[in-house]
Amino acid sequence: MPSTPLLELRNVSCSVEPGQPLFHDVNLSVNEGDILVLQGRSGCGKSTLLKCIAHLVLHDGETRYRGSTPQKQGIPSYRTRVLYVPQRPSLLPGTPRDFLKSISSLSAHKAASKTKPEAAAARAIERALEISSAWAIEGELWEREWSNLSGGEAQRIVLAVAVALNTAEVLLLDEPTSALDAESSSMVEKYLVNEIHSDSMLKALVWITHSEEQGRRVGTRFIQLCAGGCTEDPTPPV
Ligand SMILES: Nc1ncnc2c1ncn2[C@@H]1O[C@H](COP(=O)(O)OP(=O)(O)OP(=O)(O)O)[C@@H](O)[C@H]1O
Repeated sequence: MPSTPLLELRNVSCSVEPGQPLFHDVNLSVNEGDILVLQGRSGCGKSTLLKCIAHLVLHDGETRYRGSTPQKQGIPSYRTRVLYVPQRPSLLPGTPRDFLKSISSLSAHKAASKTKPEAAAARAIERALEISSAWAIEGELWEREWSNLSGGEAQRIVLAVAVALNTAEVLLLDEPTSALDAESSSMVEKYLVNEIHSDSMLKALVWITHSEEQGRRVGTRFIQLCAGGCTEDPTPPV
């Protein structure tokens, strides 16, 4: 008997304006070990699709995570398991360290974890510093106001937060290296690909990129989104 997919989308449709569907009837399964590269023309709805999967925008259709609906699991808990990582942080107050501390305590609480929120926060901060230092982010940047970080620094820190929380089985990555130079991009790509095969929580990635080269480097499956839904290419687009 085939095993239950990690994540399954059934007839997911979304309209940003009433009566004007951006895309409709997206059907997709994500399995452990998958790195799904999501591509399509600018404005076709890739970010919106990731937000539908994370239950951040209203949509039609059904999402199943390990066979059950996010509603059954509880949406806040589901969002810690299937985590949307934005391309850049919206205007956040304070420093990345403050942010990680509050979000990790909250995640421990929402995930109904047995770990005490303070212990979860301390572990997440330690891990985030380790990850970000592998991406050439110095520790002192965690103490700097978000508004005083460069686009590339903020992008790597947001990504390090998502990985360090270690609650997600699926990360929904919205152009995660769009603000990075080739060398920094390569460090992030290698780390994320390795993470899927490590003993961490992370089991799969859905990765939006406009770079076909990057898609070929990281992807194991290749999805094209268009108004009519999505199609899977058997090989990376050339
Ligand atoms: N809240 C909103 N209200 C109105 N229109 C929206 C809203 N959010 C997104 N859109 C529109 O929906 C369309 C799809 O946006 P989305 O960001 O999902 O596209 P995308 O494929 O990720 O684009 P890109 O590749 O340029 O990042 C765009 O035309 C965008 O302007």
